[in-house]
Amino acid sequence: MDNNQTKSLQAVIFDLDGVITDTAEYHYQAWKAIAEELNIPFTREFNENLKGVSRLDSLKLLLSQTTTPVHYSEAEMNELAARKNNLYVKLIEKITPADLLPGISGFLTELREAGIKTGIASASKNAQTVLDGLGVTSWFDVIVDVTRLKNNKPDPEIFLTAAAQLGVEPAACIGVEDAVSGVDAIKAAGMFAVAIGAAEQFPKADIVLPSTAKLSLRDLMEHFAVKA
Ligand SMILES: O=P(O)(O)OC[C@H]1O[C@@H](O)[C@H](O)[C@@H](O)[C@@H]1O
Ligand SMILES: [Mg+2]
Repeated sequence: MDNNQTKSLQAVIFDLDGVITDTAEYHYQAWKAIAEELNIPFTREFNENLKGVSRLDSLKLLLSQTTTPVHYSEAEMNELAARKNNLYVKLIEKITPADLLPGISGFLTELREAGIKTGIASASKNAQTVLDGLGVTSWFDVIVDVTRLKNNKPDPEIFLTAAAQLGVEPAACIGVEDAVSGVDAIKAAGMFAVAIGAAEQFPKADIVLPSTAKLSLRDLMEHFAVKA
């Protein structure tokens, strides 16, 4: 590997849900249960809009799908959001290291061996529980505390905070995401964006990979060097 390329990339900042582990599926299942209770149609296609979006904003999007609008007070909204979270927390109780998505363990090992810093930029208040279940907390140099942030993705604040805490310039970072709002946040932060999913979903990403199994430091370095 070329030395200049190694120098130009200094950090990789990961989303958590749907990138490190498949908790995006658990968020889907929990929201689906709430939607069914409220008689609101809820498809996997619509669920794509909720990825990366905060709990309360996800609920607002879900409620906007109803054909017969109902007014919910703030207390009722908070209660619905708490119910969704209780369902989600039950699902993540069972997470073990076997739930790491394919290729993640090897990719993080490659990054550490290359001296590239790593961070987590997750919108989830449950991020620490998930990372602990996976047994990977110590693999990351920084885990951004979402409760201290003012703005949600697609605002770049979470990725800029991760870069600042890692002590690297945004232009020297790659961000990895499975959500459109997350890719928008990475690009707004001035970083190189790797999306995981279907190419047509992510027109703004610098690279789209069909699966985390395709994450390779050597390949990313080449693409990163071209863009830098
Ligand atoms: O409700 P939590 O666990 O705080 O998570 C907030 C958001 O976290 C993001 O990582 C997920 O993609 C969203 O689906 C979720 O709504
Ligand atoms: Mg995600």
